[in-house]
Amino acid sequence: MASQVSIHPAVDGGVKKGQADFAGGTLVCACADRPVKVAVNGAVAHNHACGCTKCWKPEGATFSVVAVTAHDNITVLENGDKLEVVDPNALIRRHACKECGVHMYGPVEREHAFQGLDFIHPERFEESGWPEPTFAAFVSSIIESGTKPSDMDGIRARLRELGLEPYDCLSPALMDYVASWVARKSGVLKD
Ligand SMILES: N[C@@H](CCC(=O)N[C@@H](CS)C(=O)NCC(=O)O)C(=O)O
Ligand SMILES: [Zn+2]
Ligand SMILES: [Zn+2]
Repeated sequence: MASQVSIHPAVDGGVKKGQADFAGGTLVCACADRPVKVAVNGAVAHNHACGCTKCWKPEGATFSVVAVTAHDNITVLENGDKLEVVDPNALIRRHACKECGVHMYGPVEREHAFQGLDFIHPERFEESGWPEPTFAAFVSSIIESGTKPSDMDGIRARLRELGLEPYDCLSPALMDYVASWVARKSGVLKD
């Protein structure tokens, strides 16, 4: 049976389709006083639910909702002094608000298939219309933050019910993209 646990407040009532022409907006943290504001001037892609322990989730959610945009699209507009990098050694350099904890943007600066992209949480947009999540990644990782292994079948059933196909790493398309990048770099893949 499908589980009743909260996947994420943005999808628990059903996944709401975004607008194909969504071209960015302003991300705002959760502070009532001096909120951090970050402009995203461009398209947002690959939105998905992520079950890993590192991505920021709102209170009560089991998954984060996270997408990417080109790093060149990102501009800190207000209160950037409140930002700190959560883990400087991680691939994704997540910039979080020190006061409320919301992750505002996370650039990949290292040589990697995702270099030049920033991870963002579209639910923090002031605007509506951002592209809807289309799959769930790192699903087994929710066990690492306290979900009982015996609840996993129900949670995967709920994700499928919402149209968010569950994967325990990234989606096959993204895994192929990353592997192709590695194979090109080593010379195994020539095209
Ligand atoms: N099982 C681990 C998985 C962490 C993980 O690999 N997260 C993915 C999805 S966000 C990733 O790409 N991490 C890179 C990073 O955190 O910099 C956890 O839950 O902490
Ligand atoms: Zn804040
Ligand atoms: Zn994650």
